Amino acid sequence: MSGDIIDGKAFAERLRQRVAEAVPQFVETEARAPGLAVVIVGEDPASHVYVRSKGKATVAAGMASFEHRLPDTTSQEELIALVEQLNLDDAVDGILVQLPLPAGIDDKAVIEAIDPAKDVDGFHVANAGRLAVGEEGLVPCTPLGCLMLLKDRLGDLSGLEAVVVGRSNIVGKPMAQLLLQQNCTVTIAHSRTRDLPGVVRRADIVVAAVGRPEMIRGDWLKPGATVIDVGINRIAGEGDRTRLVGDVDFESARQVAGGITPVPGGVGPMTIAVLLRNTLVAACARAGIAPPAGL
Ligand SMILES: NC(=O)C1=CN([C@@H]2O[C@H](COP(=O)(O)OP(=O)(O)OC[C@H]3O[C@@H](n4cnc5c(N)ncnc54)[C@H](OP(=O)(O)O)[C@@H]3O)[C@@H](O)[C@H]2O)C=CC1
Ligand SMILES: Nc1nc(=O)c2c([nH]1)NC[C@@H]1CN(c3ccc(C(=O)N[C@@H](CCC(=O)O)C(=O)O)cc3)C=[N+]21
Ligand SMILES: [Mg+2]
Repeated sequence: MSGDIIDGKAFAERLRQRVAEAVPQFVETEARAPGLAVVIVGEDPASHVYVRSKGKATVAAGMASFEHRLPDTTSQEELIALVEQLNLDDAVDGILVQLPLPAGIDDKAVIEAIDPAKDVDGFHVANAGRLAVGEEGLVPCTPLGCLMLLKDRLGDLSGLEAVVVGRSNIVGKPMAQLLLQQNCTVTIAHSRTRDLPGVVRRADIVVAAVGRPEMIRGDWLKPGATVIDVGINRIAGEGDRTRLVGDVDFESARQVAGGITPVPGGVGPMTIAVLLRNTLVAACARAGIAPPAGL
């Protein structure tokens, strides 16, 4: 048996298309485009690549993109001052501060400075709390993108055994909350979990968000399981090239899985598409209008 590849890239393109189709209605009633501000501190080339592709996708969807590039000598106070200025800027509906931040800046202090209504990453404690208690709020892009792929593939998730490997505040925990909301039986595994292969083997749904290249192997999986690979790891490839791999050993896992997301082309593109979706949803909420249906 060889499982199907879940084409996150294609799904993300369709979601971006739906967002782009809904933007003109907002522009017509509000006489302005939804706006996303992305803040990047420091010179990390990979982070700059992501920020550029977010900016391009924002403009392609008909929204305004505001990019703020700050040197790695920026202090926490200066960064928070910029966030506060963006909070007050009516042209800005979404604020994303690219992580990780340079050493010496406290991620949490910066995230908590963002107006929760503009927190399109869904990282603010107010949005995390709303997700945990089942109130409406902005939901982190990567887990929401994973959920969209799972519902598209499996339909109703009620009663399924889901194992989330990883418990970060930005991926693992919100992923578990979303799956619980869908009536899955959710297990969260982490670095102290005993017998991780045995835990993963119970799962109908495996979400891998570990940051360890190709750690989860085919012989850990229940046959037919749906595998969502969040991992983005750059490892040595042929010669002096590098290549991108997930947290799942794709070749062995696809032999056993019912469906599996590839890396690249799986969850990564969904993250950016959901960011655009969240920006439009935030813009509608700030304008006091209903969000477009079907997003
Ligand atoms: N596709 C996308 O859009 C995105 C991809 N990513 C990628 O997803 C991955 C996870 O990201 P993130 O959540 O930020 O990572 P973190 O490093 O914040 O969290 C990793 C989690 O994995 C757990 N873990 C580490 N080693 C093991 C192990 N050997 N066995 C079991 N659990 C382990 C850690 O456990 P403990 O808590 O005990 O330390 C921790 O909970 C990374 O590869 C990252 O690049 C991230 C964001 C977006
Ligand atoms: N505040 C904040 N929010 C984030 O959402 C955030 C962040 N900081 N810091 C970094 C991580 C990582 N992340 C990715 C987004 C898209 C791809 C993506 O599109 N990947 C492509 C491949 C890209 C390539 O080739 O490098 C793919 O998987 O197909 C990957 C990773 C968002 N993050
Ligand atoms: Mg992290």
